[in-house]
Amino acid sequence: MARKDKGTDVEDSDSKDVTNDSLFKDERIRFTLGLFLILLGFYIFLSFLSFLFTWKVDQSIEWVSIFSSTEQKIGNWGGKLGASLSNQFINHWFGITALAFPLIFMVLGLKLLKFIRGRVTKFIFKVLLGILVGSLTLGFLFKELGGYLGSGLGGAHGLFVSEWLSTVIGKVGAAFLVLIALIAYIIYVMPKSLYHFQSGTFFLFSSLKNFVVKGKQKESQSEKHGEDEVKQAAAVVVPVDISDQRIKEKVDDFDDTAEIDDFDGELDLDIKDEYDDKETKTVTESTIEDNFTIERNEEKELAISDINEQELYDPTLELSNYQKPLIELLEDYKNTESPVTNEMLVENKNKIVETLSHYKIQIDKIKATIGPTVTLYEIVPAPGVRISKIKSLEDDIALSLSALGIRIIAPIPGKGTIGIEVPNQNPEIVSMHSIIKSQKFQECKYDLAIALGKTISNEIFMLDLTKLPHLLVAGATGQGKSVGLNAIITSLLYKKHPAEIKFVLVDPKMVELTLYNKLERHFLAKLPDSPEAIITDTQKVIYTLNSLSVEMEDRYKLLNLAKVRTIKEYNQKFVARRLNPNNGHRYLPYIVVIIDEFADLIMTAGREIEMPLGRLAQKARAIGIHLIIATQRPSTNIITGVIKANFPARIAFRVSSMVDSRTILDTPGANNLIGRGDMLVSAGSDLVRVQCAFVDIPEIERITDFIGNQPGYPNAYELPEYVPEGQDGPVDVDLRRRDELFEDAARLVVQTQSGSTSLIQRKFSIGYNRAGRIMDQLEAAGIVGPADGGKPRQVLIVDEVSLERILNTLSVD
Ligand SMILES: Nc1ncnc2c1ncn2[C@@H]1O[C@H](COP(=O)(O)OP(=O)(O)OP(=O)(O)O)[C@@H](O)[C@H]1O
Repeated sequence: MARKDKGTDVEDSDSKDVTNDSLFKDERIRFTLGLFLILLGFYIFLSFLSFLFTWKVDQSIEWVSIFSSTEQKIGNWGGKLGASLSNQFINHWFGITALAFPLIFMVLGLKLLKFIRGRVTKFIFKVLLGILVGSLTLGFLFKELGGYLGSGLGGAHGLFVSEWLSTVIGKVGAAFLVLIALIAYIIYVMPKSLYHFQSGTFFLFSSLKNFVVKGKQKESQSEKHGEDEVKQAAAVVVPVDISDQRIKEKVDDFDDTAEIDDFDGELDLDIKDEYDDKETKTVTESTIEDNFTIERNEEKELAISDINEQELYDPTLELSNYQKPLIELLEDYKNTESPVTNEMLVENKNKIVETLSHYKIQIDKIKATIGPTVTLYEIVPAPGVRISKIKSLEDDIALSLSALGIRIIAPIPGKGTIGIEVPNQNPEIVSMHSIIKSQKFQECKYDLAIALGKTISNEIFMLDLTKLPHLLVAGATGQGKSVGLNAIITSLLYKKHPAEIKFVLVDPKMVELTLYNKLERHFLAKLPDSPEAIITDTQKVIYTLNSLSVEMEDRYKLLNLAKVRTIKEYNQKFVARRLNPNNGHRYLPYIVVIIDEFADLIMTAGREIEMPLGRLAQKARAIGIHLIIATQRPSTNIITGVIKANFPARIAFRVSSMVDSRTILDTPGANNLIGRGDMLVSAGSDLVRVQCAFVDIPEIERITDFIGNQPGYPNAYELPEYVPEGQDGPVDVDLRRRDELFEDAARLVVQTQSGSTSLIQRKFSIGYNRAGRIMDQLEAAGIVGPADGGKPRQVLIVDEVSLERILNTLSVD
């Protein structure tokens, strides 16, 4: 306690402390009292338990004279005292919830015996509150229950309070109040349950909303039915000029989307708070010696309410109810100790000064900046001292500080100072929770924001994947690569809607990325007809990379058609309804390809992997395909010239040799990292040391469950079919094995006179590839003409009568 003045307050509380201390410092007293409390707890518990069976027998007891009379027969296992206590606590007070009461004595006893460390007051408070809320709930639900235990399961307290509430606010009001009290108590005791309640409520409301939307749609559909018939008749009699965009936009179902969009707009409230304070960092600087200052930076967090209430970004029609993962799904790893003490800082500083003075290097000033895992000592050398001289002493300084992972930066880019990074005694865990919760992340407007962790000055380090545009991740085994990949995926999942991004996940080891299987119908892309969304087989990887090349070419064609240069401009135009889906246009999600254990692939398939990968890496930037490859073998035969040339952004976790560090980063340094997520990030001209954000497997499981349990698309995002060389040529269509939607599709095409694959895709909610196959069958049946780039095909049949004749002939065959 701080002693501010000599007032009696201070003396009193001090003397109290002394009494308490001396009483409980005596081991004999602690032990005896501890044991006594534990046994007392057991005794009360057994008495209460026995009351559940013996209460009837003991009902005849004269409670007033119970202790004086010798004649009364007692059924309770705890004798007269037990019977009396049980009657008071269970019958007169709290019902069966009183059984939790003895826990308090046991915990206090265990604390005195030092089996429990830390404070127990919060626990006791929770138990007492639980007894009250439990008794009220049971009293409300079960009433007297035929006089069981005297006053029912909730005891006289539960019964009385619930009845009183019912008379004051009615039965319904009382039910709501009891429910709220129960939920509030559960959330208080188990904060993680909040997200179950939130998702439960969310699903309840969204189902309700869907129900209402469907009702509305049905109504409007029956109204529109008549209109549609007129439209269709017009289409048959007077073939629609499909080059006229205005008419087509009326014919296709864009109007339906507008209706549901409007409905959404009414329901979703924009309740995001404005932040008064735009500062994202708090910096405290203290000077503890004349020429030695210490800087501690803390990233500002947003209040939970600010984050969860954010409106959904660009909700799409199909998954307009999708909810991004909640922040509570992530663990908030609390760091209790300071990463490095002031004494240690001064000690290290003295050692640095001393070592340098041995070499006659004088120092003007030193500043220590404490990061989560390392502290940067920034040295301003005295005038005339050459920086190269200090650099050459790297090994000596490292030896004198006898710490693993000393890295010397001479000079610090952009400054005339020298940096020495020394690992902290108690490295902090940078939780993904703290990153996602930060104002910087929440307000970040990058197109593909990946949050990697915190820099040495505790700043959140984020990159925009679209700018990199690809990323190479390397590091020896067990140094944090997988956690790093998970952090990247997590940050994208917390920012993006399933309509905006798709992942292609390649995991030859079949362990790390399989967790994301549950996201198949929301966030994953895969080859058509492939059973698994996570790719583990080398041959499939080759197919997938080639299929991505086809997707890339398709996207380039679409961009050309739309006369734009980037996916962003393209999507903006599409969202503004300036690109017609009947011309093959579609909203283009970003595709992020993540390849774990790249070395295994290169070793088994070599150029077959390297070629399509190189091609993708060179060209895919503008059309939104981004590659992230990870390897634990950073040798030159894995990270080849082609790879290096196309992956300018690189992350190095700790590696075992300077050669490996050079292979990844073109510079030493990664060999001096300390592991466990300590990394060097090279993006552009900078090399930044970052402590990677930590996200554990259970957290990923919670996130994937949360997303996977929400309604998704019917299938994963389908990549184009890839036909290996030598197997291509004219597509052989067997009209005896027609798609079951063939006839419906034929009618649609003839009625609308539009040979558009995407029209079929949308009308029947099927994948692009299946729609493409149906179109090939329609071509083989002579209903539409051959493919003509991205444009719709010519429809060769002008009326339904002729079509029905063709369909009849086909079904006879
Ligand atoms: N950012 C981090 N913060 C704290 N601890 C970490 C961090 N990253 C990794 N670790 C610790 O290191 C262990 C190994 O990390 P990880 O599984 O990511 O290594 P890896 O490089 O992928 O290994 P491998 O190549 O063998 O799969 C983790 O289980 C965790 O205990």
